[in-house]
Amino acid sequence: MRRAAWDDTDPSMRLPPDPTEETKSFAAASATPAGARPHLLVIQGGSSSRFSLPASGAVLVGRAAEADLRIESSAISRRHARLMVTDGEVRVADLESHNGVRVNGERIEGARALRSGDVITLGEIALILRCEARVSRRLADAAQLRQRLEEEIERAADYGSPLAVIAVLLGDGARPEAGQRAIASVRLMDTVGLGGAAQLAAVFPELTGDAALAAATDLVAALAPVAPALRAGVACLPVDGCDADTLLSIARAAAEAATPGGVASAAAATVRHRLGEQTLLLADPAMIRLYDLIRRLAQSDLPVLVLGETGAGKENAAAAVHHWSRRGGGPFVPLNCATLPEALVESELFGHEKGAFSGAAAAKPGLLERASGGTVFLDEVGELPLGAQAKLLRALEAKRITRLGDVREREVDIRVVAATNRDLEAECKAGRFRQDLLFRLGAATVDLPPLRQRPREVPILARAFLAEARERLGAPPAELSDAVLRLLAAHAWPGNVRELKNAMEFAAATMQGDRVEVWDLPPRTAGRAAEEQPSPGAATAPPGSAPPPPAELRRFTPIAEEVRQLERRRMAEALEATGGVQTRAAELIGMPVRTFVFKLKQYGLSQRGAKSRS
Ligand SMILES: Nc1ncnc2c1ncn2[C@@H]1O[C@H](COP(=O)(O)OP(=O)(O)OP(=O)(O)O)[C@@H](O)[C@H]1O
Repeated sequence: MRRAAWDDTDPSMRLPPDPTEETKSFAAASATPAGARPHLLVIQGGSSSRFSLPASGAVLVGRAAEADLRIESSAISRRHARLMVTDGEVRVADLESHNGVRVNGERIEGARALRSGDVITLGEIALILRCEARVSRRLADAAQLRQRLEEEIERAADYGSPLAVIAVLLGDGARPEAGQRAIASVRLMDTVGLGGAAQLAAVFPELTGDAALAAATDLVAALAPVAPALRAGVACLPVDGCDADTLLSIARAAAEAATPGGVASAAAATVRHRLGEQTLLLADPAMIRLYDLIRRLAQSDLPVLVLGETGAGKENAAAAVHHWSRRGGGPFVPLNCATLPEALVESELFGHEKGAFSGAAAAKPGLLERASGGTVFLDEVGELPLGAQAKLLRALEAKRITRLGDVREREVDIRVVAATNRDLEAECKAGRFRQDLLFRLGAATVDLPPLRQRPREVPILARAFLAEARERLGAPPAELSDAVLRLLAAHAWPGNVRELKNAMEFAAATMQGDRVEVWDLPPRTAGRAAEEQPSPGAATAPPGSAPPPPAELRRFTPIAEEVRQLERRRMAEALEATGGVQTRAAELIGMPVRTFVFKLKQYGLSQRGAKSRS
């Protein structure tokens, strides 16, 4: 569904044609500048040499005499790999070699597009692709941009590095050269492409937070002369989302929330509704539209039926109907039809007189009577017994009720909002629910999507629930680690928002530092990650129970942290071994050079003696 917002097959989603630039090539995505000959740094044993690639054509790599790049090594097949240069793009293909071809450590099958800095390993030989000159590149189309973004997300996940996506709404009066200007103003490793109708999108690897906002601000400044009404929005991995659709749609929503000429972060695209004590957070466009509908429905007195999975927020939707209606100052009376014993349903709904049944020591008004002037919320209405359904229907139609044991009818002025996670049509067919009551209750229907269908809300709700829970505990604010954000994004949330809220309350109570880590989450939510680091305490602790003893927890290091420590150690060793030559050190451990340089700073590794180029 979200994909449609960025669908380049829709002819309306295109920039005006730029006479100086074609958009059909994927050159920007491959980031191999057309005007500069790409070349390879060939590293074998302790020596390295340079091999220039042709402007276009194929290069055979192998041991064979006819190979263009001939390598004498028993680990190399006679015809090992082929590099193809077309239209500024460089690809590598494995020619069914014995030892295979790896790109950045990952064995490839078939052909793979390359970017500057990629390390191609053939046996013990490393080839590093270089395309350094800043020359004109071309705008990626929407599909190419998405593909590049997906690749970058994968790369970022592999190396635990950040990534920012910037959406630019060009606005009225934008000139066609906007795309070219955008490309000229970004780094070589960045990708700029079409994001939809008069929209650009850019993928900025290894930027996040303030640095991403600064990059977006630079981009806006570069574009302002040719797009005076432009606005930009930024979304960062993993803070705002972990997949291409989510990041693109959040960045675009943020751009829509920005002032003309300005840049907004994802937080600006969140809608907040205050419903009495409760604050509702909405970030998914479908949810924002749904609550607009609820606001309009609230103005009438129509019954509303809220559908949705358990914990999806049905009671909130019902409360919003009440809060925004003319009855907002009156009572909001909820009744959970599933938790009432069948014998008590009718007395709860309609009330009773003294002595109406054994135990009715005093007269008591029912819920419908107490809700008069306001709204009654019938939660899990599908569980209502058939007898009570008939009486409820009569009461709703006549707007009158009769207490058990009484003969008088009493007028009630109520609005009914009902909710269910059952398929009531199927319940009617099975004879468990009255069709006429369904018609009555479902005059207007609101269908809440489950949380897994609104992934952009997950990190926003998680942070808000965590902040609330910490405040309630009187504890200092806390943040979510990147690993937690990735885990939350991958979780299916069968218990929906309630499960997320419980998970954050659990973490807020049990966490030890100022950052929630994977092992702070309840096992149900942490899922496989928890299984990988089974903690005797964590494995059995239900949400809300006492935290496992700290000593037990400390015996386990999360896999991500272990990987970080190993990576840091290997990087330091490689630098040591190469006398501080970063390019060579990166190659030794099979890490792209730019990632190596980024991580050098991230890990606070001493750059003393480190040289940037060999
Ligand atoms: N958009 C939201 N913003 C903030 N809190 C939310 C949001 N949606 C749901 N919640 C919170 O999540 C919890 C579960 O929501 P709610 O009780 O409305 O779900 P439900 O669908 O009625 O559940 P059930 O099917 O079990 O009756 C509540 O604490 C609610 O306040």
